[in-house]
Amino acid sequence: MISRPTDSTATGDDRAEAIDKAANLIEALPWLSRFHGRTVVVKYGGNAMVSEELRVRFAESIVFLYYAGLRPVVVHGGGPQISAMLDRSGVESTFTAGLRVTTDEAMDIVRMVLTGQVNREIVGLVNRHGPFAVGMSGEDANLLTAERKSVLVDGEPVDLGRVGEITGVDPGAVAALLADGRIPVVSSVARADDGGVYNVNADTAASALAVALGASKLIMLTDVEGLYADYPANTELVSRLGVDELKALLPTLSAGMLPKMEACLTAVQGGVPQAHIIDGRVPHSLLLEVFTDQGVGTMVADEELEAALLAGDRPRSWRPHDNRTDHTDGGRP
Ligand SMILES: Nc1ncnc2c1ncn2[C@@H]1O[C@H](COP(=O)(O)OP(=O)(O)O)[C@@H](O)[C@H]1O
Ligand SMILES: CC(=O)N[C@@H](CCC(=O)OP(=O)(O)O)C(=O)O
Repeated sequence: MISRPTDSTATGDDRAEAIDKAANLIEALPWLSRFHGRTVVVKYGGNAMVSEELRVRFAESIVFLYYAGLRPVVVHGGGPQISAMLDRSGVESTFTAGLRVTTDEAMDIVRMVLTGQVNREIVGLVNRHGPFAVGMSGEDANLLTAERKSVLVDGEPVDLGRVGEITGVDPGAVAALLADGRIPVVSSVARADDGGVYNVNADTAASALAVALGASKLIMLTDVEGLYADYPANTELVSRLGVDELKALLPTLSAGMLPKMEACLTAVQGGVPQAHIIDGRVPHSLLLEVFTDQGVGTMVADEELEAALLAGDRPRSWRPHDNRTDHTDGGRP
């Protein structure tokens, strides 16, 4: 028998605090019900992984989502980590239109850092809690296929080297891992038809995967609270915007936020009811977004899809206890 220590010196304040805690917990109830069994794609940006503390808290949040009955899929970047390794290796890199111009030499380092280091570290941190995370590269099992991306700057085509435009997503391997009760962790490297690999912006990769999986949410963690209306002059947070409002805003956005908001638009137009930008510097902001009434950050939503999600419409095959629970019964902690 396990007994809890009792505190005979508990005051009225302690009691009020306990009631507050219980109220906070119960606030999660409708959200637990709505998102149980749902797939949520979480994009973990390199700027939100700059300290050990943040990485550990992120892994805890992902495992919390898992135990709460959601099906989290992590797609990660690692821009600052790539830049640091390129610097250390004496390889120059520049950005055009928010994308890293990637030579063949830089591509080797991008792949090594994303799939060999960042991916391994996230998998390791999640798996401190149990045998959940399985790391993969977007190259694996044809998850992401890409071709050379072409961009126009001032009307002129600019070559970005091995930067990829996603041409296909085969979510089969990720879906199989989810069905097996795992947490897929995906790096944003794509396979090319010519046998090579491409560097894909991680926001774009996360959004493409969210669409292909039919996810209920795409949540992107970054190093600002969300979208600011008139950045950098003004940092007033936009808490919610619809597809038409976002389309009107896109031409005014600059580096960093542009691929993120484009990714939100692609996701929502592709059938994902809600796409969010949240502050990854705040420990457990992911949980505040999913389980509180107010949420945090910026949400882009399609009203019709969102209404169906919030009304609790379930995919036909949905059951409260899906096969992950069966596996858990079979011996998982
Ligand atoms: N309108 C905007 N609102 C908020 N941040 C913006 C905006 N425009 C540009 N940014 C910049 O975008 C950055 C986030 O993008 P990025 O650095 O690519 O992050 P990540 O590594 O998380 O993908 C912010 O730190 C901010 O400097
Ligand atoms: C083409 C391109 O720019 N790829 C990105 C991939 C990593 C990424 O997107 O990382 P964050 O999410 O941390 O920004 C890069 O090389 O930095």
